[in-house]
Amino acid sequence: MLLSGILVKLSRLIKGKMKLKERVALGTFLMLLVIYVFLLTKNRKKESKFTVWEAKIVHEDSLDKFQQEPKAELKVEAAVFPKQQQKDSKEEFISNEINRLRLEFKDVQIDDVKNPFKVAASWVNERQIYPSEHPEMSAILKTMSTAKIIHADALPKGTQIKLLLSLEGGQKVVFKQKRYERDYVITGKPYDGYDRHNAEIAAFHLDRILDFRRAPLVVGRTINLRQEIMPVATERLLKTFREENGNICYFGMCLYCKEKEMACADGDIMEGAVVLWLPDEWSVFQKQRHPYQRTYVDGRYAQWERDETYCNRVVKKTVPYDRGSRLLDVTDGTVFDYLIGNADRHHYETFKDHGSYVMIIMMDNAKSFGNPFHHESSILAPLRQCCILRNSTWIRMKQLQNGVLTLLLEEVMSNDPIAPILHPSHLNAIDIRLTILLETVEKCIKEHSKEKVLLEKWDGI
Ligand SMILES: Nc1ncnc2c1ncn2[C@@H]1O[C@H](COP(=O)(O)OP(=O)(O)OP(=O)(O)O)[C@@H](O)[C@H]1O
Ligand SMILES: [Mn+2]
Repeated sequence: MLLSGILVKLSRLIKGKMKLKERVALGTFLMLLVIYVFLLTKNRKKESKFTVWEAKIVHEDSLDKFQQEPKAELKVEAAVFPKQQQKDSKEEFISNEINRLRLEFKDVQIDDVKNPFKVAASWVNERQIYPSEHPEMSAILKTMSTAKIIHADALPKGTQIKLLLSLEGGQKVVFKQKRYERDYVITGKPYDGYDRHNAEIAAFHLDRILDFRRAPLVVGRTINLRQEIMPVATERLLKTFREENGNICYFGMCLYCKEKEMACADGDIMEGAVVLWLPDEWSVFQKQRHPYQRTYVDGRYAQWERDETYCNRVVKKTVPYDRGSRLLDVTDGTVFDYLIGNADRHHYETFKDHGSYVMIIMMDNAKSFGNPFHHESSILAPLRQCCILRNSTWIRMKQLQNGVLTLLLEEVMSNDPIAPILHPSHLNAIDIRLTILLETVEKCIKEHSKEKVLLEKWDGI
């Protein structure tokens, strides 16, 4: 209607039949039409700018690889193919991480790496047990898992049964033996049960995936106790050996080591995890009480359990948590321990006399993966109360959400000599726990701002 009216008017204008009044009205109308079309296209442009900005934020939060790409390119691509782009980056991230972390025990020749234990020893420094890129890892773990055992002793440190073995060449390893089947669920208090050998293995791989690099190297190993241990065992260890129903058992030497609670092999074959002993020059530790230590007494609560302001009031004002890397190591440790379900970080160790920048070593992760149906919220307390986290850890957590973490974990553990390492219910638990961790940090950000929560460096309050 409007269009035909305009056409009639235009033809009259051309034929010169239009009055002056009509000419003015038509001119005004056409001018308004031009202004309207101009404004419309301008708004469209604004809208598409917003879409680009939104897409960029999503990427910044999810994949830091993206941040390294030229921003201009990202803007265009993200606006045109936001979904596809995200998918591609996620797939690229996964395949890069698999390349970085994958272990090949079958194909690797031990000789490929000249002296694997020397390589492992050279890796250690005050902030890492191994580097981010570690192609020699397969050869090192394979050697740990297969090298001849030349000496075996009880390791009297700690509360749990474990052996200290020397491998050919003199390298020491701790052997933590199997006590439970993979589907056994530990109930009761969060720190109940014996050590879980498979948990020690899974925790090590999680440490690699998170790129913390603070856990000693661990691999599965089956040992013929009669042939490989008994002939080279010390007197004091051998004294704890018994035979029960055709199975070889031992109870070792430790605080809770009792004859009534022996660890028994399947016949002569004992499955376990071997943990690489740290090099001598890095084996003088400073052992410290964890600021979030439990009382281990029923009905008695620690300060942090009674007071949500404990971190701000006490921890953040106490050396060495008042500034520097230590408190960020504590909250990194919270992320790690919550994922693995470890509520037993009563003490921690650092390298003695290596400055205040030394890391918290994530040693002893065997009291984890006890109950996949329970997510122990008390483990979150340091993160919840201190509300600070390394920005790099946050970025990594975001990269690993939506099943990426468990996909990688399953993949990298699949070649361990005693795979499968974790029952699927534990992988499921990790996915749930990662979501809860992300929510915990998000809550902190909402309350205190991103700048105050996500840090590169903690300068104190
Ligand atoms: N790979 C290693 N390299 C060097 N020292 C180690 C290693 N593993 C264990 N240790 C030493 O042995 C101690 C006891 O080991 P671990 O913590 O694994 O035993 P535990 O019985 O679980 O102890 P706890 O009962 O206190 O938890 C450690 O605190 C550490 O000093
Ligand atoms: Mn322990």
